[in-house]
Amino acid sequence: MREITFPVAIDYMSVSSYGSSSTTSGVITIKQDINIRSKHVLLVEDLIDSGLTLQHLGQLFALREAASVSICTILSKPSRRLADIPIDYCGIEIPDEFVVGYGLDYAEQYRNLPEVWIVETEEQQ
Ligand SMILES: O=P(O)(O)OC[C@H]1O[C@H](OP(=O)(O)OP(=O)(O)O)[C@H](O)[C@@H]1O
Ligand code: HPA
Repeated sequence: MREITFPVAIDYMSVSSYGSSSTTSGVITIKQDINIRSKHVLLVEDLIDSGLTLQHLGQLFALREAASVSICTILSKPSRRLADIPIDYCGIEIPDEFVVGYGLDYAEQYRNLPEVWIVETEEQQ
């Protein structure tokens, strides 16, 4: 966000579908919402995995009549995709591993790690 030099509003949604699991429940729950009507939206994600979260948000933002929606993500796992998401800005493509740290969690743990790590989940054992 520090690289954006024109006037911009920054707001946050909280959206959850994994809970304590390393696979998506497929049910997208909005815990904190924002108003995007008639706005040009740059949606910034930490990670796109199945793509179901962004597919849901894309449909929701269209219904809510956003002026435009672009997508930016730090990490992307293309091999896991269930929904085809057009990514406008992608940091790093990663393999099919469950990752934590730098804000990413497994069962609400590890968000505080300063780097991204691969975690071996109980579901994989
Ligand atoms: O492309 P997808 O398969 O939909 O996964 C990507 C989403 O998963 C993560 O949130 P998550 O649902 O894990 O939030 P939570 O930890 O609060 O459940 C991540 O922050 C993305 O929003
Ligand atoms: O690899 C992941 N790590 C953390 N949260 C996630 N949500 C989807 N995939 C992941």
